[in-house]
Amino acid sequence: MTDSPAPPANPLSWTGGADGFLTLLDQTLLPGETRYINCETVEEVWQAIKRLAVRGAPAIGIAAAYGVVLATRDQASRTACDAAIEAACDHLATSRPTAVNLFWALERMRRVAHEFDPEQLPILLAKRLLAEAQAIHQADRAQCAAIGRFGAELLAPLGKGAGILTHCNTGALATGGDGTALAAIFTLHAQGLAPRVFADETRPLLQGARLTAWELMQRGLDATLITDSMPAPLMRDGVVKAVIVGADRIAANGDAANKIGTYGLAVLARHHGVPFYIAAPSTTFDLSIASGAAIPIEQRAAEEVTEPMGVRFAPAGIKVDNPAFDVTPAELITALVTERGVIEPVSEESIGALLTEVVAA
Ligand SMILES: CSC[C@@H](O)[C@@H](O)C(=O)COP(=O)(O)O
Repeated sequence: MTDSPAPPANPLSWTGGADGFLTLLDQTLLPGETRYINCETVEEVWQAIKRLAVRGAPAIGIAAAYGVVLATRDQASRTACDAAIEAACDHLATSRPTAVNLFWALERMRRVAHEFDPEQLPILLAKRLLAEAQAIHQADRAQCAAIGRFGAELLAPLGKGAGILTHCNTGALATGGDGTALAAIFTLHAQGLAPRVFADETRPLLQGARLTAWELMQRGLDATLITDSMPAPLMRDGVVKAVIVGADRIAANGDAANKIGTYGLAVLARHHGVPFYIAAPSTTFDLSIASGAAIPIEQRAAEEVTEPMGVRFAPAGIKVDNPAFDVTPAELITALVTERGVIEPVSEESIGALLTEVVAA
C-alpha cells in the first residue's frame, strides 16, 4: 500500500483500466489529516475495510467490488484467474460481518465471473469485472441522490431551521455519492430550509465527531456536535424535531442494524413523539432474513473502548463489551427512506411491495 498526494476530494475512486488500482481517503485519520491510500492487492482492500479506512455500508460494498478486480492482476490462465476471484470474494467477505452491502456486492461480482465465457482471456474478464464494479459505484451515486430527494420531502414539513439529529456518518464518506441520511439533510439545506443539524459524537470511534461534523462544516451547514448522552434533553425541550440515520442491514420485517446507539435514539424518539427515520438504499435490505435477530453484529476490539485514539482511560484488565451495531425494531421506525420511495408504515408487506423485485434483480 503506497501513500499518494491528495487528489481532489473523492473518498473512493479507481485509477486506470483493468490493471489499475483503488484509491481511498483514509477515514481513520480524519479530520486531522487528509491522506489517500492506494490499494493494489485484495489484501490491502481487506485491511482497509477491516481497520475502517473505508467504512459505511455502501462504501464497503463498492470498495470490495473493486477489490475483486484486483484479484485478476497478473493471472496467466483463466483457471488461475477464476480461482483468484473466488478466493478474493471469500476473503473480502470476512472483513466485516454486519453491512449486507458487502455480501451483496461480492455476490454480484462472483456471478459476473461465473457467467463470463470460460474461453475468454483473463484480461477480458478483468475488464468486465471493472465495468461491474463501476456500475455498482455509479448506481450507488444515483441512489444517494434519490434518497436525498425523498428524505428531504419527508423532513421539509418540519419547517425552516428545524433541529434534526443524526448518528454516526452517513455522508459522502460512507457511500458512492452524497450519502443516505446526510444526503436528505444536504438536500434540505440546498433547498434553503437551513436545517439545524445535531451530530452525535458516536462512541467509541467518533464517526460523528470526526466525519459527520467535518462533512457538515465543509458544506456550510448549521452543525452542532453533541455527546451521545445529550439527545434526551434535546428531544424533551423540542429542539430536535426529527432523527434520521442510516443502516447496515435491514431485515425483511424492517428491523434495522445501525451504529451502536441507534436503538437507544429510537426509544427516546418514541417516548418524546419525535419521528425516527432510517435512510438506506435497496442494497442494504436483506430480505433473506425474517427479523433483526438474525443480523450478525460485529464485536470490535476492547482497546477501542479502553484506549480510544491510543489514550488509556480504563483500568487494565477490565472486561469490555464493544458491539459496533445494534438493532432497532421496526415498530420504532417511523419510515424507511429508499431510492425507490418512502416506506411508511414499516412492515414486511410494505417493504416487500416496494423492494422485492429490486433486491431480487
Ligand atoms: C450510509 S452508511 C450507514 C451505516 O453504514 C452507518 O450508519 C454506520 O453505522 C457505519 O458504521 P461503521 O462502523 O462506521 O462502518
